[in-house]
Amino acid sequence: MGGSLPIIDLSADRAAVAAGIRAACRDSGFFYLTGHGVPDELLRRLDAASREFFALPEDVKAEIAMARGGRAWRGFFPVGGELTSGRPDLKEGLYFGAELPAGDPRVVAGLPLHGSNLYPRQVPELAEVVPAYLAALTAVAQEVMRGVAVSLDLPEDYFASGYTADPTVLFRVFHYPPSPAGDDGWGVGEHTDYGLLTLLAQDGNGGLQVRTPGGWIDAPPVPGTFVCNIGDMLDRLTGGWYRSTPHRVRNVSGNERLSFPFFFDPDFSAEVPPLPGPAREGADGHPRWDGQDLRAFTGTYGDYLLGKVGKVFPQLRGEVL
Ligand SMILES: O=C(O)CCC(=O)C(=O)O
Ligand SMILES: [Fe+2]
Repeated sequence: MGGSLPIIDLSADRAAVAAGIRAACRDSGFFYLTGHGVPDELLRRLDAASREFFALPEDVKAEIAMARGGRAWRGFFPVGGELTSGRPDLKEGLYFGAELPAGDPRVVAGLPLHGSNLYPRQVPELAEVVPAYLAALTAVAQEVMRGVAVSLDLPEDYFASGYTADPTVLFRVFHYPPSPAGDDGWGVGEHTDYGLLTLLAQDGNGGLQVRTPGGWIDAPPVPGTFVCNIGDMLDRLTGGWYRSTPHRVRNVSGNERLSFPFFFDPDFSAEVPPLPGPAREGADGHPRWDGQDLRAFTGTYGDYLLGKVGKVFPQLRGEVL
């Protein structure tokens, strides 16, 4: 496995950022992001608090089990509790999202994935650091989307005014236990992400792999950067000119691994028809990795997302969908 992914400096001028994004998205759909301004200290606190949580006994972690989060789909899931492509992943995790008060009309209406977060009382630091992290990463993602807009010859606030005025923000903390000797290290099976952008922080162990046109390559941790990749909605919006790229996790480090994927997605109620403009004319229309034809999808981003998460958590499906 070889190859390497480009590094884009978000603090460079917009035209340079856009050119970097265009090249990366036309190539593998993955890049490293530097110059993002998120303090190391915030990540360090998030990492430490997360490790503290996962080291707790199972029954204590289960006090905030996802089933207790109801329709908001927040909280803890145990090892084997999440499937990719029908196979249980060797990971446990915490799910967070935008914090909505009980009186929010969407919560009152029982809209799935909307509500409040579940935090462990044993690690109060998480309730401090997660909201700060969500706010910081939302700002970074909006900035990356300005670069994406310019890369597609659109006005820089094209997405902010239409698609991400009230973005769907999902944040997960994953803990991958060491895989048994001789095992293939299956952490997360091959998949694409659902929304617009993913910003991933990972610890020093590596394990993320990306399926590029030339084959699988590693996306090892690069200190001070996030791994950024585009999701199905940018693929859909650009008619496949930008492709959401399959990736997976193989934790063969022999260590426990922590990762922090932050998903920045369109407004739940936004429709995502193909974009105007010249960008789409170069779309080659070659089939997607899983045979799904995103161009055939109609509906809101919420419809798309709920269809996906119901497959990942079959045991919760009946409860929230
Ligand atoms: O844990 C990782 O490094 C990546 C996880 C991932 O691809 C995902 O959650 O969509
Ligand atoms: Fe992913």
